[in-house]
Amino acid sequence: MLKTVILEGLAAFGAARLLPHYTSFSPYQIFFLAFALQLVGHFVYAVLIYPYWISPLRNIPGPPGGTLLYGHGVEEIGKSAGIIQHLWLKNIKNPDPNFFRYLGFFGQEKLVPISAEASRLVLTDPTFELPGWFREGAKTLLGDGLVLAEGDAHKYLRKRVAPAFTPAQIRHFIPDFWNKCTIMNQMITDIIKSDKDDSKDTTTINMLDWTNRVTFDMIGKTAFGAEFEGLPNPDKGFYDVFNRNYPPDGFTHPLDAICMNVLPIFVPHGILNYLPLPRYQAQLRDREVIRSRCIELIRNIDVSKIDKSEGVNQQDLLTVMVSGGEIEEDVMIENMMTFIAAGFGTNAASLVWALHALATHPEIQTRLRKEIREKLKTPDTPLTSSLMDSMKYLHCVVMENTRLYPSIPGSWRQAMKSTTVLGLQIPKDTQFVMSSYLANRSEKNWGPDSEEFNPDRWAEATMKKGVEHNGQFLTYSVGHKSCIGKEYSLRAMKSVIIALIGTFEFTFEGKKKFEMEDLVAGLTMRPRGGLKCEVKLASPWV
Ligand code: HEM
Repeated sequence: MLKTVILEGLAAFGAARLLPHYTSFSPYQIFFLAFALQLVGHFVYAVLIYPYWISPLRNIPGPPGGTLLYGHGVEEIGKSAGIIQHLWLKNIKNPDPNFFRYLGFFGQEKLVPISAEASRLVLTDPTFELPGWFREGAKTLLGDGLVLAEGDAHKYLRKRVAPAFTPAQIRHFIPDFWNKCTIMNQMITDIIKSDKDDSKDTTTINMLDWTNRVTFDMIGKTAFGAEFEGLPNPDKGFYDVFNRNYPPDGFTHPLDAICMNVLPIFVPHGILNYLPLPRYQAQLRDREVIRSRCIELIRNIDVSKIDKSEGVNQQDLLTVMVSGGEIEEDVMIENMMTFIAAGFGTNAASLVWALHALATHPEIQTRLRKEIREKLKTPDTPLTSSLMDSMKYLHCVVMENTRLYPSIPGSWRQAMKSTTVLGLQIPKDTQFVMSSYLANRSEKNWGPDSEEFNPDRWAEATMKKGVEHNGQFLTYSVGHKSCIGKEYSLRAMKSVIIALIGTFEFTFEGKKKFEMEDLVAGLTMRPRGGLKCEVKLASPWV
């Protein structure tokens, strides 16, 4: 574009100088005319010609509807990425087996992998990276850490961060997880006991509030060795910072909703952050609050007290990273921000879906409680990794929940150069929407009951090997950018479910299946307003 503009300028001045008898326009007028014509030409080509007549992707079927100028762009606004694509696929008459294509604003082509193989190939090929617009926008609160890193920077970071996420290290955190669960259980028990409403034998509790607070405190303890105090002090301090940036109802003020859901589509964050928009300015201030807290925690570590002997698991992720050396302080700060943001909202959302599934499938809840109580003899028994691993049905419930309700239902990729996937020519810059929601609910991947909550499909005897890596199950993604916190996440969620289902009985009187409009727009799939469950103490443990 810049080259063409320079050429236009030179041509305009040349024409006015060399051919003065043929034009009465000044060089500036010729230049602006040429520039305007170029813009119109570019627009007509990009929006009306290329996607329909020239693109190698033009024959791939896509969802019906959309408009000439905006494609399906307007329908996407304010919706969780990944979910709407799953709904669209149902309306495509003769879909290609591997991809469907749709257009976004002004002719932008987007591909959605359908088959497990297509998903796996895109996710495991470093040609496809997170798009720049996403990396720029997400780093404010997510931290400019491992999640957003690509290429060599990613390889370098992943290698240095990996020791903090070994299975042995994560098993070491179970007492900390359990401790937070015990505090949560006591607080919920107190609420139930102090409920004076005699008209029903249950207490209505918004469980998203509790799953958020408990997972927040877990990440504080296990990532930093710190007390984040989400459970005892949710209204002040650190928890509040996250609560106002990931509000349970989404951004309800129209200006905030426009700022978060619409403007980023057209205006880069690098510019938005400098505009006097209260939502963006608040986000920047909160970023500083989170950063300062991370700096304080990092500088508080007494390196001389770290036991660096081989095989010794540290008390928290930060100490593991510090003891490994070689990571500059700023990189460490951004990564610790990443661990907080990536590591608690995802787990909290997933847990709330698990409670919904269990509350609406009482027979599964009862079977799970039976297993928990058989293995953990009393609620005061310390939870260990071997006890947790002995709960086979719990594992099935957790896996089935993360399959049906992946808390990150979609993510993005962009082709950094022209390439081919499964014989399809992919032009440079093509955008991909990777939908774990779609893959995880695909009938082809999971059979005719793919949309049902059926934990038994994960039973060791029947589960096909490899589903967690071959593109059929994408909750934690696959390949070099897959979730490094998967083991952490599964163990943390299991601890909370053991605590809650072991002690309480949950029912839910709202919808059995949530519609698109019941979900909060954003990266993490959450029910709007949280999940108000009916809770009571289950029959005595022993
Ligand atoms: C239910 C819980 C979780 C889900 C569904 C989840 C999902 C994901 C997904 C889908 C990705 C890949 C994103 C992409 O490439 O576009 C990812 C990456 C990542 N997750 Fe998780 N995650 C969860 C919990 C956690 C936890 C607990 C932590 C840390 C304590 C964590 C840390 C990370 C990090 C650091 C990455 C980037 C990995 C890399 O690029 O090398 N996640 N996660």
